Amino acid sequence: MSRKIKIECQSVSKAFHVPGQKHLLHVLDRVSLKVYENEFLVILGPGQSGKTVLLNCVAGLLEPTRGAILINGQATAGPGPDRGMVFQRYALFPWKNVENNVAFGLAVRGVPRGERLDTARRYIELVGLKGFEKAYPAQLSGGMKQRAGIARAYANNPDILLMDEPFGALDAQTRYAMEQELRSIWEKEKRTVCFVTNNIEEAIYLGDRVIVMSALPGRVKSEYPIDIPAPRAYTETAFLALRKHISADTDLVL
Ligand SMILES: Nc1ncnc2c1ncn2[C@@H]1O[C@H](COP(=O)(O)OP(=O)(O)OP(=O)(O)O)[C@@H](O)[C@H]1O
Repeated sequence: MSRKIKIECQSVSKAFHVPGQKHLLHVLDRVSLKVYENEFLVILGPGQSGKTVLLNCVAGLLEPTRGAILINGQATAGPGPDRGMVFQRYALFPWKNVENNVAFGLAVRGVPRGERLDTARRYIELVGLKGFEKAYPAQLSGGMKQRAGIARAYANNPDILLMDEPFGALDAQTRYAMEQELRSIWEKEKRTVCFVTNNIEEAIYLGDRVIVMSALPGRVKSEYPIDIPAPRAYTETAFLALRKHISADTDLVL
């Protein structure tokens, strides 16, 4: 059975004018990739390889200079409720409690209060924040804020989740716990995920497939299907072998 393509980047290039500079800054160079329905795709690359720019193009927040992005076979025209985002910085409203943050997108779309709070509470439970519905972001740890961010993205019921280094600001221990948590949330409620990181272990732990980007201008350098069965352990032989192989192939400084 052929798999449905949810996202397709067709030779996407992006260049920016930089104030005070004569030449354009070429950030993405003919990036072509496909993401299949309910696939967990990880985009791995060094700092400033255009990963965020690529994700923002897929989100419809930026327009490619050349090339096209198709969502469900249709050209994108700006952001849409079919795509939810989770950012590295938590982007929660500090004056709203957890359930109102999670329910925010539903409120904007006019979903009645009772219904949106039911949905919010269901996802708050899914991400392990039950009991913290009334807490404010300042009362939460980094990991908890990111759980709330994931619940908020899920609550809008997008087909596609775009995640931009969501665990990059967390300490190593919390980061590992959140990777496990995210993989288990995704196993329970599958979505098409495009997850950006510069961390090789995180990429191998989470991905069904990993796309490796080159340093600026960002190009697709190679791709790896990850067929190590989940749950994966950082220390198992297949994991370590793949890590060694991918690190030899990336511009990441390890
Ligand atoms: N709006 C913009 N105008 C000009 N340059 C930009 C703009 N947005 C991004 N850039 C440049 O594009 C390059 C790639 O940035 P991007 O944030 O996509 O990298 P990244 O791979 O996500 O990096 P990191 O892993 O460090 O977050 C950077 O050099 C950045 O300065």
